[in-house]
Order: sequence, then structure tokens, then C-alpha cells
Amino acid sequence: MYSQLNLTCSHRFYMHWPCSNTAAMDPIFFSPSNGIPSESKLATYMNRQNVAQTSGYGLNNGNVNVNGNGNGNGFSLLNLDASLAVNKKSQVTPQSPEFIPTRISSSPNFYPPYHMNNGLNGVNGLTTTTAAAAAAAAAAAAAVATAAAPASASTTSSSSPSTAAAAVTVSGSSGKLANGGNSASILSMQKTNIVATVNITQQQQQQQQKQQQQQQPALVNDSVVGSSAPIAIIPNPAAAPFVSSMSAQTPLKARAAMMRQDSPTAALIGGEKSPPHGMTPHGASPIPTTLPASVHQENVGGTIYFYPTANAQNSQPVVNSVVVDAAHPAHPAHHGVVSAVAPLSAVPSQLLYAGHVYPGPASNVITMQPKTQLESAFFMPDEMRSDILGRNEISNLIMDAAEAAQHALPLEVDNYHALYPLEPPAQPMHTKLTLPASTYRATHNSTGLKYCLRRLHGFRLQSTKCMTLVEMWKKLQHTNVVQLREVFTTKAFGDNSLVLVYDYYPGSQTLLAKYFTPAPETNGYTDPFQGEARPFSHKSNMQRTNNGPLLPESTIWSIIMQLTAGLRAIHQAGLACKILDPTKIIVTGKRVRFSSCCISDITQFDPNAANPLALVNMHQQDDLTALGRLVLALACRCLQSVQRDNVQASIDMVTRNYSTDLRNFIVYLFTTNNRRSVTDLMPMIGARFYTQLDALQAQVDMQEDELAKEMENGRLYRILVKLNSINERPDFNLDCTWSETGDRYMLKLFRDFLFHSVTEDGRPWLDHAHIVQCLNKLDAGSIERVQLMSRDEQSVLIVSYAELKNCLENAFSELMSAAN
Ligand SMILES: Nc1ncnc2c1ncn2[C@@H]1O[C@H](COP(=O)(O)OP(=O)(O)OP(=O)(O)O)[C@@H](O)[C@H]1O
Repeated sequence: MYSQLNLTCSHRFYMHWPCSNTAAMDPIFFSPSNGIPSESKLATYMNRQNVAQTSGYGLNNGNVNVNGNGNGNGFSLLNLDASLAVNKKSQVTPQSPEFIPTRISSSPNFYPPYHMNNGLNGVNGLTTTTAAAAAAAAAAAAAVATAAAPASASTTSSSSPSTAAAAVTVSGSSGKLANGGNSASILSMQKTNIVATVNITQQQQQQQQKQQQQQQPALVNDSVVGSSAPIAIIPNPAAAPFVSSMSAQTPLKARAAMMRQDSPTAALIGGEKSPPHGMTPHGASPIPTTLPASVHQENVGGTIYFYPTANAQNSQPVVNSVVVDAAHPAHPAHHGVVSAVAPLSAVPSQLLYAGHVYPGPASNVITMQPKTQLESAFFMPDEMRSDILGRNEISNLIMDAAEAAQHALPLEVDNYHALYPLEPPAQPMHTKLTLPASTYRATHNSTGLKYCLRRLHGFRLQSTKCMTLVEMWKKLQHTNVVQLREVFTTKAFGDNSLVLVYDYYPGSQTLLAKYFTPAPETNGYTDPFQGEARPFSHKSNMQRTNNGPLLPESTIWSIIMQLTAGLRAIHQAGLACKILDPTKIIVTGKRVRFSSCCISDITQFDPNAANPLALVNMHQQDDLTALGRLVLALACRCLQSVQRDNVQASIDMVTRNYSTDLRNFIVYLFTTNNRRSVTDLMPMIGARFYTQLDALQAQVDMQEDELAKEMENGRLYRILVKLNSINERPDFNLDCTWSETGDRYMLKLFRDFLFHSVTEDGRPWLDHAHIVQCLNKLDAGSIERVQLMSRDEQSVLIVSYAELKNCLENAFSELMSAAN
């Protein structure tokens, strides 16, 4: 192949190469004039200003930058940086900040603290690194070190998860570098990540190539096997990222060759399938994979020109520069002369891009899910999806005109707008308060966050002394207490109203509505099949109430544990709940929360009392009695069961239907002659606490796994947003060819390759895995090459994902700067 290519080359191509020392020159001395015809489409491409800055994949650049010492020997420092990086775990990398609108004031729906917290951010996201990045850098460095140690294959394979994490991080970091250009502001750790991970990627690629060479001996000249630059048409192997397959054959022939090798069903290296027709990732084609430098080509009048790209100038032999840590103790013999072979054997092939792909759910999680079908491995469970959708829908509800007229709400109340009533108009407040009250959902003007507003109609604040209590409530943070955010008075409703602002939990129900409301009847008859009790059995009829069947004991304990947890926090803060009844406790999913804290403290505040907290002990005892009544009512599923005359009969009913612990729990709370404490309830809850904890932890596991899936989706979505903002853009800066020329032309072809590949017989080739893998490689800036074909099938471009990523970042930052 070596000689064949040479021959072909001399016959068919005019090549314009910089001499080898030019290729190694400092970029600022290098003239990009490569003899490109002025009418060439590629002129735009070649005139890119910032190629030299894009070192996310430009490994030699990367090394020099990382070290900052210009000695090009990046690896010892790489390790050092990586270990430093481990200590930077507290730093956080924001995700694609270019998608966060900068003019937050124009829309209340964007939350400014994101920007504030990331003051370092430019549009390009040049900012701090994450814990993940730090860990990833360390992992990447570790992987490099491991790869460099010939005897460490087993260690390497065990470190694959961390290596995966490293690869994920690089995708973000290298993007930032590409955008950021010559940035002293880029943290060295980020650079370290980039280099470290790209090192891994390159090692993987080389290993892949090695495997290919072994598998395809006929295609590779013996003399080339094992070397780092098997393509001979390139005088300087350090300068050729783009090589035409036409050097050996016409596009059609190339295509035919590919078609033979790449059917949609063909299993390819790294497990990736490849589009069968026209465009194929390099890993699947006979084109060698280790061309390590930068060449661009153009077919002008039937002649193909090869142009070294601007980043060829500072390229050094890529393979040599990245594979091994020359200073690593594992390679004492390789100072500067680095073997591309030894470390490769230490990199397991399963590391290939594994870091960019959701690896599927953990086995513990998949068994938890109701259906262990294939789709549950990739998509969110239906129940969770509909819960979230339902909550979102409720959150976004707006009033129709009739409702708006009925409620006659002001457009704005203090810092809040878009009020939406959560209950029918003007309810009298709780019996203890005898004040009309209303509850609304409202949106904060500047943050766009939604809150729950409780308005006490016609209430005048007698004294501001109660603000001490308000402050105490505002500080109380607990997962079973709806947090109070602020309190203000307003005349916006046309009266003197007091408004308490709480966190908003869409889709909440009061405990009263959930458990003490008669079940809806069909045709006047209660559905005997409803609920858990068996229909028509004597026992099941006994266990039914007007409000439905008796609750399972585990449900009652779950509510008890949550209420006692919230109450404990309230009492420990030196406060009392004061309104502990089913209308003032909300249930959201399985979560139970006290929802109206502080109202009594304001409405019943005595400005003449010396100490507003003097009676808190008494109120805390009242809370415990109220808790006992509530639990008894829940156990009997009937509010009348707690009336004085019914209590004994109700406790007997609990004795019959539930455990002694539950009975004792209620009896303890009803015994008012001793001083009781919420902490004394813990022994009665006993080992049920562990059951609850276990259930919660299982839920966390499941949700974390869902998060991992969605994180991947979000990342891919952002790449697609960028890609689609560029592709087919009708014009940009009055240039209607913008999206079809220069960098953007390659992106267009890449988009075709991604989405528009066809089978041999011309049918659409739709393979989700292909799209995801290619996007992942793009995101990671992999040096793997992909073969793109023009729509007229007359030209083939072979380009690395790193280069494509560079194109994407450049084009998108052009858009961004024009947009700003
Ligand atoms: N923080 C909150 N987030 C979301 N919804 C809430 C919140 N607090 C209350 N709600 C909902 O607002 C509605 C009204 O609440 P409220 O506490 O006024 O109940 P209520 O049954 O109307 O009580 P009352 O009869 O004393 O007015 C209920 O449906 C409740 O679920």
C-alpha cells in the first residue's frame, strides 16, 4: 500500500508541502499561504485565524501549553497536574454556559445566580474545573501512567471506569480550549485533562489501528506495520489530518470498497456500526488510521490539491508525542524516543470511548424497576415520566379569562407576578385563625422561580417584633417542612393583606384531601374492587371507611416518620408548629410536609408579651397531642374518630387492625400528664426506621441512574443545538454561502454522515447507536477519522473528529459573537 500510494500520488496529485522544518516552526512564523487557488472554497477554511489555538486535540500544542515551560515534554508535569487536580474537587464546571442567556433581566424565567457564581465565565465557558474534571484528570493521568507501564494490563482494565470519567470531562474542556484560544485564564488543570485524556484516546486509536493492521495484512505493507505513520503519500507524517481516499481510488471505487466492508450489520471495531453507503467512520474503512498530521484537499478541475492546514505547522509526530510519558519511571529507556507499541498493549480496547457513553443501568437499579424490559435500560420509567410531566404541567398552568375575572387578582404583588390560585376564592382560614385566607402560586420577578403565597385578607401587622419569629422560621430548613422565604404586607389586593411566601411544590395535596375525602362513587355505588381489601369479604367490609379502605400500616408509619422528623426539627429550633392538622400538611408524591408554619406565630402574636417564646414549651406539648390525634385519625381513616367520645373506640379499632407499637405510639401521645418529647417516639418507631431508610436509598439509586441517562441526553442535545444552529443557516453577516463554505461545509457533510446515510440499496440507514457514537466522538474531539462524502459523491474528505469539533466550536463562537 505504501508504494502504491506513492505511485498514485506522483501520477495524480499536486502536493504543496511545507518542508519538514517549516512544519515544526512556531505558528506565528508560519504563513498559511499554501497556494490555494483564490476561487477555492477551501480558502476560507485555510484562512482560519485560530487554528493554532485549538489545542483540544492538537496534542503538541497541548503539551507545550500544559507545561508552560515550552519543553514539549508534557508527561511528568501531566502527572503532577493530575495529582494536583485531585485536590481541586470542590470546583465546579458549569455545563455549556453558552446556552445560558446573558440578558437575564429580559426574562424572569432565568436564574441569575448561575452567572454570578461563575463570574469567570466567558461565553466560551472558560471557567473553573469540576470535581469530575479533577477526578477525571487524575484518572486520565493514572491511565496514561498505567498504559505506560508494560506490565500493568490488569491494573489498566480495572481502572476503566475512572478513565471513562476522564474522557467525559475532556469533551467539555477541550471545547473550552477550542473556543477560548490563547487563554492564560484556562486553568492548567483543564489543559491537563485535555492532554491526559487525548493521550488515552490516541493510545486507544493506535491500538485499534494495530488490531486493524493485524486483521488486514493484505492492506498494509510489512514495513509499515507497527510504525506510527503507515501512509506514504505524506512526506511529513506530522501534517496530514485530511487525506483523500482518492489517492488510491476514485470516490466511487472507495465507496464500493466501503460498501463491501460496511454493511449496516457489520460488527466493527469498538462495537460501532458504520453507515454502509458513501460515508463511513475511518475505523471501518481500509484507510489507515494513524495519519497524524494536517492536510487538506480540494478537487479543482479534476486535480486534487493537498494543503497542509495551519495546524500542521506546529505539529510534531503526534503518536510519539502523546503515547508515553517519557519521564515516567516506567519508561526509563524512552527519554524522547518513545515507543508507540509498549503502552498500547496496556490499554484495553473496551476503553474505546466508553467514557462518553451511558453504560446502561446498574444491575441493582434494573431489578428495582417494575418492568425489566429493554427500554427501561435506556428510558425513564413511565411512572416517573408522567409524575414529572404532571408536575410541570401544574407548574405552568395559567388562568383562563373567566377564572381571572372571578379571582380579580392583581398583576403584580410586591416582587411576584403571575398569581395562580391554588384553591377556590377566599376561604376562611383555619378555625383557630378565623381569618379569610387564600393560597396562590406566583412567580418571582427577577429569579423566575415559583413560590407559594399565602395571603391573610384584611390583616394589619400590629408589631414588627414578630419578625424575630419570622427570621427563626426562615432559617429552618428541613425536608419535611415547607420553608418560609419571606413575609410582607401589601395593598395590592385592595386591602391590607399579609403575605407569607413559601416554597412551592407542584401537585401537592393536603393530607385532608388525600386521606379524608370520600372516594368518588360510580353510579351511586362504591366500587367494591377499589382499594386493597378483597371485595365482599366480611373482613374487607369492616376495614372500609367512607374515605376508602384502611391504610396499610407501612403507609401510616411512613407518614409518622416524616412528621416526627419535621416536628423534631421545629422543636429543636425552639419553635412550635401550632397548626398540626390535615389541612395544613401537604403530600407531594410520598413526601409529607408541614405547610403553614409561622402563620399562627404572626396572627396570635402578643406585642405586650415580654418574651414571645415563653409559651413555646406548652405549644410543643400541644403539637404532640395534635400529632397523636392525627395518627389516630389516619389509622381509623376518619376525622370523627378523634372526637372525645369516640377516642376509646377508635383506639380499640387500632388494636384490632394494627400492631401494638402503633397503638402504644398513639396512647403515648394522648397521655398528657407527663411531659412528652418527640425524641421519645423513636423507640416506638424502632426498626421500621431502617425500612424507610432503605426505601429512600433505593429511590436515590434509581433516580441517580435516571440522572446519568438524562445527563448524556443533555450533553448530546447541546451538541445538536450547536450543529443545527450552523447547518443550513440561510445567511450570516450578509454571506449567504456561510453555512456551505469553510468549516461549515465539513459540518454539513458531517451532518449528512450522521443523519442521512443510506444502505447499499438506497434505503435510509437509521441507527441510533451510530448517531450517538458519532456525536460522542465529536464531543470528545477524538482523533479518530471519519470519511465524509460530498453530496455529488465527487469528493471525499477524511477528517478527524477533533478537527470537526474545532470547526463546530469556531463556527458556533462566530455565531455567538455576532449574537452578542
Ligand atoms: N407549599 C405549597 N406548595 C404547593 N401547593 C401548596 C402548598 N401549600 C399548600 N398548597 C396547596 O394549596 C391548596 C390550599 O392550601 P390550604 O393550606 O389553604 O388548604 P385548605 O385545605 O384550603 O385549608 P384551609 O381550609 O384551612 O384553607 C391545597 O391544595 C394545598 O395542597
